[in-house]
Amino acid sequence: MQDAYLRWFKGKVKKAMTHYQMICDGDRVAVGLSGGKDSMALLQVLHMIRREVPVRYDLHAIFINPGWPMDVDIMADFCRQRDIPFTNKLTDIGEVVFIERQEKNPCALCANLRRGAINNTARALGLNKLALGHHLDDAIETFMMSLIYTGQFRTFSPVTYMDRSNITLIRPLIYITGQTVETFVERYGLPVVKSLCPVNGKTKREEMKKLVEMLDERYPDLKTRFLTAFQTFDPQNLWPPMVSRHPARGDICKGEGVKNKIE
Ligand SMILES: Nc1ncnc2c1ncn2[C@@H]1O[C@H](COP(=O)(O)OP(=O)(O)OP(=O)(O)O)[C@@H](O)[C@H]1O
Repeated sequence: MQDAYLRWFKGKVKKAMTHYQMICDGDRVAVGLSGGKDSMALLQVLHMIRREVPVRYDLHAIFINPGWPMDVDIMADFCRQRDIPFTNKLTDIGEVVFIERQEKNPCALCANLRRGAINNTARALGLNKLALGHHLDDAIETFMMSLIYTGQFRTFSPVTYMDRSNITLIRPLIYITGQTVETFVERYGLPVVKSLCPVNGKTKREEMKKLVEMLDERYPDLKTRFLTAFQTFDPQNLWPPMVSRHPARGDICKGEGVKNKIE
């Protein structure tokens, strides 16, 4: 018999998949596998619910190997035990980012190169969807980083079609918090591969993670509120676009140029 926690966890994933129509019948889904807990949990849950949803889909795990030492066998075994094809794509991303370019802020470049490599690999394998292990905390942290560092209200979407590669990116863990993913991983004894990335844990995102956790402790349910805000955002509740940046004489204060509905 399945325990209630597992049913609840799978229910959240199924809900996100249904709400944003992430997977359709016959899809061939690449799963970006980093060896970390989020993507290991993602692969496990997508594998588990295959038999429970009304659509048939294939899974294929892809690891973009940055070239620094990592225990790839753990990922390969994990996939083999579940009969899921696994591609270990060896790249020189580590060398380009840390030796050739000696980037001061290497995460953006690394993520960019990885994105290109995973899209190309998925396309070459004939896969049409790409699932990533981003969860609700990641969406909130991205939102806060955009706001604090660039003054924009933005975060990533649960589903994004990428026309250059003709692949649709999906994020089935988007309704789940990082803590919930961690519990799932511990409870079901999923293996996690240690990342030997030289900047692991020292990024701006880590700083943002701490800020969100602090706010969440102070204001319980904050993460649920963020989720509701992402789902129901209405631009009418913000300022309207500026009519003109360089007003000519007589344009100011007619009181009619800009109308913001108040109801
Ligand atoms: N080297 C990689 N190869 C394939 N996919 C990757 C790789 N690194 C990251 N991804 C994918 O991108 C997602 C987000 O990556 P990020 O670097 O933010 O990792 P994370 O949030 O720590 O997740 P994880 O716990 O899975 O490492 C991962 O969950 C995974 O699906």
